[in-house]
Amino acid sequence: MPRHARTHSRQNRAGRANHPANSGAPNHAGIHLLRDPSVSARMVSSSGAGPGDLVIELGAGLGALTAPLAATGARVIAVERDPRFVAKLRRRFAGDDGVRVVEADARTVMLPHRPYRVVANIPYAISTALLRRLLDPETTSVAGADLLVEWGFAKRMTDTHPRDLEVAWWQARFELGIAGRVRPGSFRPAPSVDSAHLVVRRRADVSRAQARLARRLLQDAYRQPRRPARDVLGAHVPKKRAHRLLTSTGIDPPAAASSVPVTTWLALAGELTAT
Ligand SMILES: C[S@@+](CC[C@H](N)C(=O)[O-])C[C@H]1O[C@@H](n2cnc3c(N)ncnc32)[C@H](O)[C@@H]1O
Repeated sequence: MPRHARTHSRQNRAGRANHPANSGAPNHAGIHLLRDPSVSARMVSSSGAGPGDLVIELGAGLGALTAPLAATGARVIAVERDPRFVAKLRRRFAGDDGVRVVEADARTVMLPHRPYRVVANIPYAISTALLRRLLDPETTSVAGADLLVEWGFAKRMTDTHPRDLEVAWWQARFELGIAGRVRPGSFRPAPSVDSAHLVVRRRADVSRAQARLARRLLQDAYRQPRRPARDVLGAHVPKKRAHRLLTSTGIDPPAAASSVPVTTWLALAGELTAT
């Protein structure tokens, strides 16, 4: 056998042996399989999935979340990119009409047009890309998501004064909260940091007009964070009304725009667009 071919086949054998689909051995691809059934149970219960619901699971692995999701009676589409996991998932759920296993990349897979929920233990490296996809109100019908993400990432997503306008905008359209902290020992192999159960729910009561105005207010506030809040709001309503509205929400009108929480901008947009 040529030298390069021998090396290659040794690498392939090693790759197969190390793959968590086969051995559960440590890996460096962000594949931390859930081993604590109480975490899966909490996520599934929090999602509210039940008969008649459509649930998309992203990065299904060996099915630690797929199985309890299917047990709720919901229709589950389990998306998994790795063909070795896909083969195992297809064998495991062969007799279950409620589960469809799709081999695809979660970042590009077609998402349904009708309302659906997402439940996922996703690789940390693609958390932002997935949220960007799921929470873009123009392209998604997602009703809510229960995600396991890195603890620090969850803190940034739920900060009342997020650093990025994009996160502020997500918060205006969706409620984002942390349901619990998940220790490394709940996964195999254990990651080096804590994780969080991030809960995302669409704000059903936000009208299009309110969302549009909230977006403009947030854009202005993030572009000019030191500008007085009364001036940011005053660009849309007479100054006196801006002053009154801010005072009624507990904001000192000359305060910097950056000191106003996202939910207050949203409420102000609601006041101004209410019919
Ligand atoms: C953290 S593991 C979780 C597996 C399983 N959900 C669990 O909780 O045990 C992440 C899974 O996502 C898969 N994955 C990684 N990147 C992906 C992508 N871009 N699209 C779909 N699946 C992906 C990995 O192969 C792996 O199975």
